[in-house]
Amino acid sequence: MTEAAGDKQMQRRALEIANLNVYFGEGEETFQAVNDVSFSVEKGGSYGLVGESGSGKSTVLRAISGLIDDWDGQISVDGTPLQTKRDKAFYRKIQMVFQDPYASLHPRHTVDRILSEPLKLHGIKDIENRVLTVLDDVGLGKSFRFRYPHQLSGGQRQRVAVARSLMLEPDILLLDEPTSALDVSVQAEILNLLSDLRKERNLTYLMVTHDLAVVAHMCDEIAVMSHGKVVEVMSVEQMRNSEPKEAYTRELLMASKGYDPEFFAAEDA
Ligand SMILES: Nc1ncnc2c1ncn2[C@@H]1O[C@H](COP(=O)(O)OP(=O)(O)OP(=O)(O)O)[C@@H](O)[C@H]1O
Repeated sequence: MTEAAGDKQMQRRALEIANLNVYFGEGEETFQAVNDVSFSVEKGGSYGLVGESGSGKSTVLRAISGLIDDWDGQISVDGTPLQTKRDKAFYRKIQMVFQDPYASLHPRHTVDRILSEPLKLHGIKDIENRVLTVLDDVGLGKSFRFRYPHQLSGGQRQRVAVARSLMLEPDILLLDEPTSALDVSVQAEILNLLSDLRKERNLTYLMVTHDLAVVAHMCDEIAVMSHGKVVEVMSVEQMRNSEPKEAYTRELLMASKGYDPEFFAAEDA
């Protein structure tokens, strides 16, 4: 590839992970949870990290978001390699939505305070207007502004968590099993909200899930993880057509609840 073509490719990548290793513990107790992981996410794309429990999916997201310091390799955002310490500008580009909205929202803070805080930290004015706009954007409306988390349903809490992630108008959302703590009946609502927001705001998603029906619905491409490594990268099209190369991916597909190629195809309808 010529240098110019290489540069162009880099410009299209919102996120590039190369040879990422992540460690927990020290000395003889060190455990390597992520081992030589590489993948990249196109601008405006939606990328899924899938794999069994403990395969290292969440650890990849946490290393990217700065919640884990002990990593090496390269993490580049918009072609710029990250330093170990994230600066304020980083959090205006990338935000994370956690699995459990019960744990991720402060129980004694109102929705207004939860949504205002990132703006205050970044010295952004026009707070009331932005809070009201984002409440509308996530389908809650202004009547929710002064409620506390315990006065909300699980789905409404996750809408608040999504709203908080949007306050700084980031380009990239890291989504860690954003629907798995929710009642099945509201999971689809939150996934549809996330799909709509991606289109409206031209967001890039990196989503962790163990649910292949979710990636079939939400993602363009997936990386399959096992024991801290990426064992296969494939398009969702290939997954739907049941064309995995690796035995592990085949097993994962077969084990996935409700696995049926027609079911995946129907998700798109
Ligand atoms: N803070 C920690 N200290 C030590 N080990 C950890 C820590 N967090 C995660 N691990 C280990 O790292 C490995 C990967 O965990 P991770 O949470 O990334 O897996 P996962 O694929 O996201 O699984 P799940 O779907 O169950 O969340 C696991 O073996 C886990 O026990």
